[in-house]
Amino acid sequence: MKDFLNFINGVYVPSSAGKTFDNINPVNGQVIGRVHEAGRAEVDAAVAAARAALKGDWGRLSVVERCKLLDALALEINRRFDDFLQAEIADTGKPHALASHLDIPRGAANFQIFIDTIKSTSTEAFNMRTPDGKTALSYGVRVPRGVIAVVCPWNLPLLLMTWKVGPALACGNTVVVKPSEETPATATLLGEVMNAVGVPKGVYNVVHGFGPDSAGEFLTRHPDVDGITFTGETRTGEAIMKAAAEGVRPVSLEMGGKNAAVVFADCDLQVTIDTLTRSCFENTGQVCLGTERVYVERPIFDQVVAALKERAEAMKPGDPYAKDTKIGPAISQEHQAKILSYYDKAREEGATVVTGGGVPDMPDELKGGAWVQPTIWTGLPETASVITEEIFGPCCHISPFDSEDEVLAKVNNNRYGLATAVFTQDIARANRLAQQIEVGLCWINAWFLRDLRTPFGGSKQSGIGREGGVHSLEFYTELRNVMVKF
Ligand SMILES: NC(=O)C1=CN([C@@H]2O[C@H](COP(=O)(O)OP(=O)(O)OC[C@H]3O[C@@H](n4cnc5c(N)ncnc54)[C@H](O)[C@@H]3O)[C@@H](O)[C@H]2O)C=CC1
Ligand SMILES: O=Cc1ccc(S(=O)(=O)O)cc1
Repeated sequence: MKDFLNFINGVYVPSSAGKTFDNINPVNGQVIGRVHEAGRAEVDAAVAAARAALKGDWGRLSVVERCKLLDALALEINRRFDDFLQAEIADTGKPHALASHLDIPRGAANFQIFIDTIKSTSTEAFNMRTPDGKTALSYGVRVPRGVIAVVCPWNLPLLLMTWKVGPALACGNTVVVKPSEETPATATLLGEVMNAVGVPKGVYNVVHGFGPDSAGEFLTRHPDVDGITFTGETRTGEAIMKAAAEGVRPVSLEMGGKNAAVVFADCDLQVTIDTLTRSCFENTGQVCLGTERVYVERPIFDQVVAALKERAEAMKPGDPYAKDTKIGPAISQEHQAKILSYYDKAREEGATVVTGGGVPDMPDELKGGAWVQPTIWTGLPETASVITEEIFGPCCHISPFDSEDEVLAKVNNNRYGLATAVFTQDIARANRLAQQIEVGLCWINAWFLRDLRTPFGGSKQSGIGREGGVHSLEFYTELRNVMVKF
């Protein structure tokens, strides 16, 4: 049984109140660890350590020295690749092939990518004449925002945490991370990496626990936190915004989605089906960018439904380490129940279940896992729950459409606005749509293709702010203007 301790001021510490909760392997439902919950005392200590580090060795490092540490962090994550891989797989049950290609390499890259950004970003300068005939020069200086609270979800634990910790440290901040209660492992392990490469104590801290009346709330309401960056559900984001209002702290929020894919009859069908298979089912549909609404131009509707059905049925669930496993479990039995409740709702609302709709038959040793079948529905009106609400599972509804205007109206008719994927060979049409679809990210003939220099974030209830490349600097630094008269 593994103990997941809090990491405060460079040291692993247990819960001072002796409170722990179970870490469960979603593949089989077995308890694999004990997580030490942080109370107010641990959160206070973590924030104080982060504050002290800002004023200590860390605060005195030059950008070049900080970048050397970021580079060392990326190298050390890669050196301990297998440790991170095993930790991530134990927490999430995701297939080895996926975690080894996506989660862990991106965990390292998220430190590397911000080295170039921070070294090469300039600030503006203006020369002017003063009323008394002299000269003044204004220039901008980016200073670290301070102590950043990083509140993370469970779907891509290392990837999404380092996506925030990387730029935060590049900009000279210190962080207190609150990983999801479901996935404590990789954030905890990263503490060892910080110590190994010589990141000063107090720069990176981890507090474990839940949201309300636990580490999440204590951290986000803490008066000595200077900014909060969050990825997770929209409802949680609203609570965090309220917490941030106390003391007027800035927030960066990456939240839910109900992402659409739009498939025109002139698309490259092979590329479209390959991509939809990933966007609907990868990571068991637990990707904020994932597609849960597919709109297909009527002439190829039946063909797309049949092809995606075949792909969904070929997604073999199983042991994450087995070579033929294509899909893992949901993150927890609670999330499995949520997904299955939508499978029931779809049937009640009159859906045609093209495939799936339940729990797959698993071997005895995996029966306790949080398994759900990849599922496709057709035949529902746009008002149906599975078309309007985020499920965060391996499922999609496919509807036919007859015109560009019709599909545009349907895509935009949702409170979320995170991502859309459009499939067509008509680039003029694709660009026209990309400019009218109300989302933060629009892919054309692709999905989850990322250039980490570009802005990432959602519109409407999917988020506030953009992170990635120089856009991260807007949140992780304060831009100060200096004016010199001479
Ligand atoms: N837009 C994006 O980039 C992404 C969005 N998501 C969203 O995240 C959801 C899944 O992740 P979950 O971990 O279930 O989200 P969640 O919102 O339940 O939890 C996220 C984190 O917030 C913490 N938390 C919960 N209540 C809190 C409170 N009142 N104060 C402070 N912290 C609190 C949790 O402990 C966890 O660490 C999905 O439904 C999806 O919508 C997930 C990944 C990416
Ligand atoms: O699941 C949400 C998600 C996935 C990827 C990224 S990014 O590639 O790091 O930008 C962000 C959020």
